[in-house]
Amino acid sequence: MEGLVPVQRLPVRVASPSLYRCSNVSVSIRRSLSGFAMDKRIRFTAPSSQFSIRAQQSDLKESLAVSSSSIEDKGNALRIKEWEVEMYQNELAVSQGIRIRRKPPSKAPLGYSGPFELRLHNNDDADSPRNILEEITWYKDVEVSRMKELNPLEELKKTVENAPPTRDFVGALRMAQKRTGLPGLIAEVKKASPSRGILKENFDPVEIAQAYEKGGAACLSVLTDQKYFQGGFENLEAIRNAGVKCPLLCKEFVVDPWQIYYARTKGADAVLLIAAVLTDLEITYLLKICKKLGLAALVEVHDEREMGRVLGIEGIELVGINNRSLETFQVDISNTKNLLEGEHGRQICEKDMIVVGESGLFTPDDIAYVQAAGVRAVLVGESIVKQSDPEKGIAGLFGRNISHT
Ligand SMILES: O=P(O)(O)OC[C@@H](O)[C@@H](O)c1c[nH]c2ccccc12
Repeated sequence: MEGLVPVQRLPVRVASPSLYRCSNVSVSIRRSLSGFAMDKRIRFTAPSSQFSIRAQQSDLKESLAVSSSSIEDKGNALRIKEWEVEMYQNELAVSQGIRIRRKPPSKAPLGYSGPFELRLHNNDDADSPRNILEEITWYKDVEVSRMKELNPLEELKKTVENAPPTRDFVGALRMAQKRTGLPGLIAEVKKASPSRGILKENFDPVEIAQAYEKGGAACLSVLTDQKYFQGGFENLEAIRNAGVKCPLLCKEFVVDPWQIYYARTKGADAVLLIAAVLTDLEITYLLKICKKLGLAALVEVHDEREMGRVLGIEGIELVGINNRSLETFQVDISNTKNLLEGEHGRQICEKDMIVVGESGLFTPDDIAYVQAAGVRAVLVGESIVKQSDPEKGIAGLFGRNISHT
């Protein structure tokens, strides 16, 4: 099997034989090697295994001995292609009304001439994120690249094969609604957020999760983002290992399929997909992966356009309407009502989708308001996590005890 090598991430150790892992049978060289400059591409023959290539020092040297100028030409041609693909993907996202850019815009490779030439002069605001969601998204891209190196996809796939089955997230919401006559509660284990700062100082995720379960939550949402929400995958894992029975939503900013596998290995039963960040095609693809792994997907929208897009995608069971803009932090619970009025609301009923009202819900009146608008579940963090007794916080939120006992 042959591999042509993209140039970013994998470190090359020259001193000893190294094992390279990658999905397309490709390996990259980052540092200079035996006098060859950075960014040289190598082509070499790999053994039969599909995802790992054992490359000896001698293989590398041999490969690099191949005429370097032709390699360089090919390398640049490939870089130009890769860059163009990125630009096309950006265009596609923009055509779907997606404002979030997935990465800081990169400059065209040297010597580029092609359809995006004119665009390049238009790039002044280039390298700082325009809002918090964009900032988080850019950071995720870097973070995920790093995490992938520590936990290669192939290993995750093996772990997933032996993982216990997932729990029925959607079923739990439906049941809770039947049982209480109120929207099923997804209670969020949330220490902090960029908009509200620290919500709970002495934060014990397992204790909070157990209190939520006792209080009658149907499902739990666990923030796993560390940098902006002070969450972590270790919280998800700890809650699952502590014997909590509620299905768990991994609350993460998903930009890469790898994250879905990772979430599954850490005990998630569902993941969040944010329509403001992902194109229709990406959502479709990620949904397929979720299905394959037995995970539910909560697809989150914030405006009419995103709702329209999501309604056009097959196989979505759970739609979240976020009352908070992740771009401006503004919260307005009438957003839920507005998005459920008219044609969109009709289609949602027709498809028997479950709508989750998300964010900014504090009182029984708020719950009644979004329920009247048509939601069958709610996602609540701040108002219950802040209480000294989150179990009682749930009763306060709904205006009555909704626990099983
Ligand atoms: O704490 P609140 O206002 O009850 O909100 C909970 C939840 O809706 C919010 O945390 C949330 C909704 N969608 C998100 C996406 C990413 C991070 C966080 C969120």
